[in-house]
Amino acid sequence: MRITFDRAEVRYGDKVALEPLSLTLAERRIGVIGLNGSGKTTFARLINGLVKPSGGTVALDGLDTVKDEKAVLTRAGFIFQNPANQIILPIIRDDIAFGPKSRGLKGAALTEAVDRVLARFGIAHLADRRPHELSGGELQLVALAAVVVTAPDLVIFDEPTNQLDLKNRAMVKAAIDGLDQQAIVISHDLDLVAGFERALVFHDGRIAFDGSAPEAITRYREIALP
Ligand SMILES: Nc1ncnc2c1ncn2[C@@H]1O[C@H](COP(=O)(O)OP(=O)(O)OP(=O)(O)O)[C@@H](O)[C@H]1O
Repeated sequence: MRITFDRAEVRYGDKVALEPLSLTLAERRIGVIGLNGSGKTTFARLINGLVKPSGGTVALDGLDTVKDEKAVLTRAGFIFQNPANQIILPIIRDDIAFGPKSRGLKGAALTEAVDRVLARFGIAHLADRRPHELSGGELQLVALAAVVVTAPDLVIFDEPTNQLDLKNRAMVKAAIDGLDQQAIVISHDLDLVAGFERALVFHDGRIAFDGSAPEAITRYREIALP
């Protein structure tokens, strides 16, 4: 999918969260790194329309995030920083079924779709559990399964390995690496994005570097530890 920012900017009152930005993203794996408060989440939320530009436009394959809000939401899934917040129903299986069900899938086709995605992420054994009975990594996989089951073209992750131990990080990294969908990943976990095709470094609401992941990581280190 082609994501186009055309002089898109975000202001909250006097505060500029994102300076006017024009760029096109079409790579399969895109990393977004930068200091706290540099504008990464604002940038990511603009892509699926969770945040609307104060000026300019953002479009996904020509679909405008303001005018074509609903279509954009079906094309781009978002995994929040705390995935527990997006697991709404008490039982994991029901939560994963929620998205496809609300789009009209039912009966055997619904059960099959849920079983397929549970197996796909190796979490079939968690189907009848409750969110508070899962580890951070398992919660990430459940949130990812609940998004992937609706067949988006793009998945946006906001710090998916935040607060995870090494084992859970590896589990989440493998899931992201194996995704068929295009992925945009905000992360402070530099190992996660090191192999990506493209990486953006945010600093003070603008892009300080846009290019290869190794170079982006070097630039980020220069900014963080001058
Ligand atoms: N709803 C809002 N109202 C006012 N200011 C906001 C709002 N959302 C974000 N900001 C401000 O915009 C700036 C960019 O925030 P953003 O969350 O995009 O940064 P970030 O790089 O994702 O940070 P972190 O790594 O801490 O998650 C920050 O100064 C933040 O305080």
